[in-house]
Amino acid sequence: MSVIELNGLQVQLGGRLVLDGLTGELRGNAIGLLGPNGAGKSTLINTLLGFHEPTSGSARVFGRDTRRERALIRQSVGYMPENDSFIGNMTGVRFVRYMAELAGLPPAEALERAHEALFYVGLGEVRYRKVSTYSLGMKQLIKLAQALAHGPKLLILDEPTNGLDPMARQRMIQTLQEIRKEGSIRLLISSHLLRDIDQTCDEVLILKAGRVAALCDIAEERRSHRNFIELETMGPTERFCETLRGLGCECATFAGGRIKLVMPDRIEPRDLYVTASETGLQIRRMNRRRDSLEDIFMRAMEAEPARGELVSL
Ligand SMILES: Nc1ncnc2c1ncn2[C@@H]1O[C@H](COP(=O)(O)OP(=O)(O)OP(=O)(O)O)[C@@H](O)[C@H]1O
Repeated sequence: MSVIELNGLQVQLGGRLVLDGLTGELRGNAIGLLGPNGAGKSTLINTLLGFHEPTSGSARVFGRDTRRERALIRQSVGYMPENDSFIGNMTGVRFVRYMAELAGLPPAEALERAHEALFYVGLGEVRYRKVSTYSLGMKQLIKLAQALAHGPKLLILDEPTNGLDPMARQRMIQTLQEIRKEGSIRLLISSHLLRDIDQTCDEVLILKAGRVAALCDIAEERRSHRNFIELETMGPTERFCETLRGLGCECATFAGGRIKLVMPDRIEPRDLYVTASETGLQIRRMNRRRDSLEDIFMRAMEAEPARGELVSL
């Protein structure tokens, strides 16, 4: 089932075209929204939530049009905004209950769900404290709790690890990983941090200057690049490559003793050293391919995305 569908989506703000013809279909359990500052990530989220009207084209969430079916979309979506917007005098539980009521739950159910959501994110013990006394990390967590309380089908998170120290960041990432694994809630996570997206998402939409720079299945990319290795060698490469091909590797040789390999899962780097020693080749350097999401991102940033089209990476 498609989570988000964009069809030539254009959004103009203050006389400026901020989203310029986005097209694509996102189906992942956890979708990353990446892009440099000003790329249009928050604008896209606000459009999905119905805060901005498309100037032309359309956006759909679970098949529902953001222009015409705004209320239905909001019922099924939990939103964790980037900026803090609390009523500081409320206790944690009162605030989350209030947000759940605004999302449509009756008061008694909202209260029950507020307790559950606060325990789930790890704020159970401080739920009767005023929100204004919470640390930055707790404030991020209560934003997550209020987004979860009404039982959404899609959780939209705008920069969820902003301002968190390494431990708090790791806890937030683990919670998002748990939500993904549990499987009943889809995630859309906006971030300018590749690492956050890499650790939590299986699909990514990369925006650049209001256009789609790339849309890809990270899990698939990871699988295909996992065992990509570059070697710098000295000595005869022919027998070495022949032996490796016999073991199921793809092997290409280049000038200066450079060899590129794609290895099947069962072959380990130490097997390369054994084969090299058996065939009289010296391996001087071995590089595993860089993080594939970083590769995808860098290529997307270098390419010039055409309006309404996807760049093939
Ligand atoms: N209300 C507005 N009126 C005019 N321009 C706007 C408005 N809101 C956003 N913009 C502009 O639209 C562009 C995209 O902004 P947006 O906040 O969507 O980017 P972003 O990718 O979320 O960036 P960041 O990572 O910095 O949060 C920016 O150049 C921004 O200045």
